[in-house]
Amino acid sequence: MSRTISTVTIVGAGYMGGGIAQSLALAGRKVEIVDVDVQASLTGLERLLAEAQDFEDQGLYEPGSTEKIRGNLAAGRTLAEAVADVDFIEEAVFERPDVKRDVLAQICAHARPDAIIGTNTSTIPVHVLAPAVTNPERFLTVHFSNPAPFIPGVELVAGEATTQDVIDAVKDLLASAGREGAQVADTPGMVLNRLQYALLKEATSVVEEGVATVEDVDTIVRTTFGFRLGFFGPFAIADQAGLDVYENCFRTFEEAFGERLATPAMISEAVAADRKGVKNGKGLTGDFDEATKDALIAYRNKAYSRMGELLRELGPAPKADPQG
Ligand SMILES: NC(=O)C1=CN([C@@H]2O[C@H](COP(=O)(O)OP(=O)(O)OC[C@H]3O[C@@H](n4cnc5c(N)ncnc54)[C@H](O)[C@@H]3O)[C@@H](O)[C@H]2O)C=CC1
Ligand SMILES: O=C(O)[C@@H](O)C(=O)[C@H](O)[C@@H](O)CO
Repeated sequence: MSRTISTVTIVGAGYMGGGIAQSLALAGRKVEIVDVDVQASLTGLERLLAEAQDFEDQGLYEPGSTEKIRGNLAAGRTLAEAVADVDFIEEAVFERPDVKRDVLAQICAHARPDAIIGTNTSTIPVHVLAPAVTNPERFLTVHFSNPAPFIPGVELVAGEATTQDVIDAVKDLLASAGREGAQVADTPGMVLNRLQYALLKEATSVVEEGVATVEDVDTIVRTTFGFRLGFFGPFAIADQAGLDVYENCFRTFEEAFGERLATPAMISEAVAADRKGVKNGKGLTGDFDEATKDALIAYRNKAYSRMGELLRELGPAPKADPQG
């Protein structure tokens, strides 16, 4: 049975909860925000409306967005009142299992038994939080990224009990809000932060070893593979570079860093099977006929060229004082 989410309550009206609330209100849902008390909720509402107006004035939101959000976003009730009769409740409180479990229990005590409950956790597995949720078939991770109004990706994690109609209802909600979601398995850090923190961990090692400065690492990342990551994920990039090339590069890494950076079996097995990527039409992401190859390369070149224009138009980002 398909389900529709029309009404939403966000518990935790901070940086993420506020941005999620703005986004879903802009997408036409009736949204209420709740924080530690009624005054904090009302203060959050004021902040969000002022921020929306600022975004609209800067041309970051379409004209009329603030009024649309004003008409769809509310605050001023207690948690018990605000979750009592809504289709979807998103928890976005502190990244602490104890705090989340307490809030989830409060939500369950007052929400409809069929209300879908999501958590915006960055790293905590669903199975760690699910014991706090009654009817866990309606519970999942709905992980927006910062800043929520502008980052399109949302990571979904289902628990053992989560039912497909719940997942589908949330996917429909995200699609209506212009979000692109992917569902991943229930593990610590899921995919987004497991990869994001692995990169940061390696980047800190590069700096600690004196290989490069913080500023130079950030420059290299944002002007090379980071530039590409806005359009293609790591497997698509490897396919475009050539899996045989990657296999040779991994040999250098394995000699220098050992097992930690040894050639992944996925790469060596692909090359052994004559799957070298876009170059011979067979890669990690699938097979490419000539037409797809040509279209992909044309898309890539256009995307990178337009991205370069955007970056030149924006100019460099304001920087902190590195000596500060
Ligand atoms: N900051 C980020 O870049 C991202 C954070 N997240 C996750 O989103 C969640 C929220 O993070 P932020 O918005 O950055 O934190 P935040 O500190 O800005 O907001 C948390 C809000 O929850 C409220 N809160 C705390 N206990 C509460 C309770 N018992 N009842 C009601 N409200 C309560 C706080 O008053 C605060 O307004 C965390 O799980 C975090 O890991 C996810 C993606 C990005
Ligand atoms: O990168 C993001 O926006 C999110 O994936 C996050 O979860 C947070 O940045 C997290 O790493 C810190 O709260």
